[in-house]
Amino acid sequence: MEIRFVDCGIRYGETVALQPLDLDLAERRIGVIGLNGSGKTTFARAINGLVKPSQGRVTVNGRDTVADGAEVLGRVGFIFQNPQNQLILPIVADDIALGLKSRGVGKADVAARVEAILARFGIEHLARRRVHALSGGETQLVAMASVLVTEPDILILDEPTNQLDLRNRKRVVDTLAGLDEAAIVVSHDLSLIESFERVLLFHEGRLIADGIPGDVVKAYEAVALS
Ligand SMILES: Nc1ncnc2c1ncn2[C@@H]1O[C@H](COP(=O)(O)OP(=O)(O)OP(=O)(O)O)[C@@H](O)[C@H]1O
Repeated sequence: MEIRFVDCGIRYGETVALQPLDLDLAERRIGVIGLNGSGKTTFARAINGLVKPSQGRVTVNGRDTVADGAEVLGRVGFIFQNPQNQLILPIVADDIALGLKSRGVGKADVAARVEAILARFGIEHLARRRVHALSGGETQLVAMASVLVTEPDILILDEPTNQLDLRNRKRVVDTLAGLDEAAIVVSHDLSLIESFERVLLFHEGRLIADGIPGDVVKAYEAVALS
């Protein structure tokens, strides 16, 4: 996988959320850290084209997130900070099946793949449950399952352990560790990213540190606690 930011800057009206940035990403596990409002989610959303550059461009495996937007969206799975917003159908199994059906996967194959992903997450018991009656942690796991079932090349997770108890946090950590897909993880959970190959630190819309977890976490502590 190759993600490239070329002079990419992002503004929301008057607010500069991301200062113009040149960056190449190719590692399998990348963490994104920084204070609230530092631009992490904006950066992550720019990778799958949910947020368009105000200047410059972003490409994923050579595809432009604006010109080839549909293709990029299909290859980059995004799990939102508030995952209940991405669950659309009332029943868990139907929701997980939706992405496969919309890609034209046959009925028997859909059923088998939904069953397999539920088993992989240890949430078979949730299959017939109503999405809006799930706990926060269960919702997180169902949202991850519903994205992973479509087998994206790259997965972006925005604060995936935010609402989880220790057991479900471990499930997410183990799932992440076992993923073949490349993953970019936005998180305030610093122990989650400590084993990653590369960590990016944003501060006031600017990338101010980029390197191995130990060094970047130190830089984060320096700006956060000063
Ligand atoms: N849709 C929007 N419209 C206007 N301003 C926005 C919008 N989304 C984000 N912002 C602003 O852009 C800046 C960066 O926000 P962003 O959500 O990227 O930060 P973040 O680092 O992910 O924060 P958090 O850790 O709190 O989730 C903030 O000042 C925020 O208020």
